[in-house]
Amino acid sequence: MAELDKAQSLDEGIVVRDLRLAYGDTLVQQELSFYVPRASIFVIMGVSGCGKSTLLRHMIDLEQSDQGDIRFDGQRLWTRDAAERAALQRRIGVLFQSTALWSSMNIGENVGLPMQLHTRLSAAEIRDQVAFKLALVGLAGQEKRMPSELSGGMQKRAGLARAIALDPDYLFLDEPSAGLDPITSQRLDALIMNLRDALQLSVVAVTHELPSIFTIADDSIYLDNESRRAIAHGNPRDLVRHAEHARVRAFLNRSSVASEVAAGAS
Ligand SMILES: Nc1ncnc2c1ncn2[C@@H]1O[C@H](COP(=O)(O)OP(=O)(O)OP(=O)(O)O)[C@@H](O)[C@H]1O
Repeated sequence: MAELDKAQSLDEGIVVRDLRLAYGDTLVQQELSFYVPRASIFVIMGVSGCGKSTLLRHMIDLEQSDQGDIRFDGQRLWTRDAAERAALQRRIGVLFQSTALWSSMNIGENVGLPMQLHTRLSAAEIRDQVAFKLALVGLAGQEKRMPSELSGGMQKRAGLARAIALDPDYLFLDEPSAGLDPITSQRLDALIMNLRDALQLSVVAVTHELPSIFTIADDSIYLDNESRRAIAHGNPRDLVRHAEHARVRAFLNRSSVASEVAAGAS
């Protein structure tokens, strides 16, 4: 694929090449190849059980495949020694669906924890960095609040502040807007796009929320449950009208939002 060859020569962003995902003998997906440039958002789509989370878990190095290759800025994820691999992992920020905030720590401590564990910053420098990261996600001055005191949308923002605590180059989002009302979800989408631009992040998001997909995705892939392959790749606004496979069009056409997009309203 020409796009992938260009990506490899540029040595920037994330390149996935010929990746096979399986649990034992059970094939989940095969022949996955795509490229996520810097300062862009890539959405992984597909029906429940098609392998979206499995792909995400491989990309953040929680699982490893024996076939295929993932590169971050030209560096192979799975052939590095332990120290290099750990250094690469520190350039990856993750927002899990549950947000994974520590309930016994306040928001400031949650965001500061990765800095305490992985940097030599002083307590004062960490305080400044925490304040800066919270301001970036619209939670300025909320350091002392406990996670349980925050709304769902604010918890996601706090989770994002922690995901960017170590100034990552790559940000992974697992169902970021799940469980949020439409207005809160829209605000979170706007924040994700702001972070992409302000921090020049390569963002990879798993989501099946159509309004989010159409809003945030610069590019996407559709993982097919039946053929166990990606059967569509492109901007969802193009795919909703022009995808070759009916299953992809049906997935993207299941709501009034999609009808508006298909009709050209944006
Ligand atoms: N740890 C595991 N061991 C064995 N099989 C698994 C494991 N995790 C997931 N699977 C299976 O792999 C397939 C893909 O699961 P995965 O969770 O990646 O799908 P998904 O697209 O993220 O689904 P959802 O949208 O429901 O979260 C499913 O058939 C699932 O049952």
